[in-house]
Amino acid sequence: MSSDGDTALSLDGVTKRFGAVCAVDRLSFDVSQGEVYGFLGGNGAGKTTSLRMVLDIIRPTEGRITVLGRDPGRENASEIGFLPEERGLYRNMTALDTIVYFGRLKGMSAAAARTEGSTLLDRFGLSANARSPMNQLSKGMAQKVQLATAVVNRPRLLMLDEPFSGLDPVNQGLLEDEIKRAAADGATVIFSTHVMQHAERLCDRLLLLAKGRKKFQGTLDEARALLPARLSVIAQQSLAALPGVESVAEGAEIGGGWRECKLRLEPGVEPGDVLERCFAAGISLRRFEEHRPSLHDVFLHLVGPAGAQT
Ligand SMILES: Nc1ncnc2c1ncn2[C@@H]1O[C@H](COP(=O)(O)OP(=O)(O)OP(=O)(O)O)[C@@H](O)[C@H]1O
Repeated sequence: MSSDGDTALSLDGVTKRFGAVCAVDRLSFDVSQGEVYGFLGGNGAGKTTSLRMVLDIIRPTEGRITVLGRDPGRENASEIGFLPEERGLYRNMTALDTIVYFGRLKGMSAAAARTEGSTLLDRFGLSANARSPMNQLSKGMAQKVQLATAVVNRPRLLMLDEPFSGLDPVNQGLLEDEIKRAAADGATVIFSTHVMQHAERLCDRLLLLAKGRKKFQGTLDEARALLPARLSVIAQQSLAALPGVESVAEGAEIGGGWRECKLRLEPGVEPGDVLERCFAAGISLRRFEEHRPSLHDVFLHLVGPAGAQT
């Protein structure tokens, strides 16, 4: 696997065992610089374990990790931002001091960290709470402060472990904006989630994990192409004989010889091809609707309901 200048992160045959438990099993993938990359999988799939190995909190049992062109280690800290899954900050420190503290840990000057911290609190709607101790903030507010600690150094690589959990819809939108902002600034963003909609909206590419193993890596369109397309059609003639149509469920006649039907296409066949074939065959259409599989459908297809349990 390559780890050239365009690769922000690569895992090559990485395994992590905890005693008898194999949390990550021969995992290989790479993330290009500037990508928003989704790390998907149900509970216990190995997402947190993988992120922790990238951060050098724990070491792989086998395999090689390259992050920003180097081995995992403390020397990467100034270029990485991390939002851990278990959220915990010093309870008596104020919101602004907390962000400054993390900025300093990442090598920023106190003045630069304070300026950036104030800007972030303002953007997150928390400027009135800058001097509030963390233990007086709501859970969602504290989570936004923790997000600020992850981005204060404008990291080249931002890793967020289940960042959406515990946030209300407004703050989930704010977090999505923050991910897009980091990506627009050229950062690589990797986030784990088991909520497919966030990944659907944000990711350039995604990795699907189940029981520590890679089930899929690719773009959203590539993921969707794994499932046959479905169409909802109102036509006067049968479409069953058209090439590319796998099956047709004929519905009720709705008058004037028009009939509703549901089509399942053969894998890899595009709805546009079938539309062209309808025109070529002189089939009259009143409706031609594509039902694109959701990421959730793809997830269920690849890992089954047990793997998708959240
Ligand atoms: N320190 C540890 N000691 C023993 N087993 C562990 C340890 N950390 C993780 N595991 C096990 O490794 C597997 C993967 O866990 P991990 O936390 O990486 O999953 P996850 O995909 O992040 O799940 P979730 O969505 O529930 O957070 C699980 O079976 C878990 O019990």
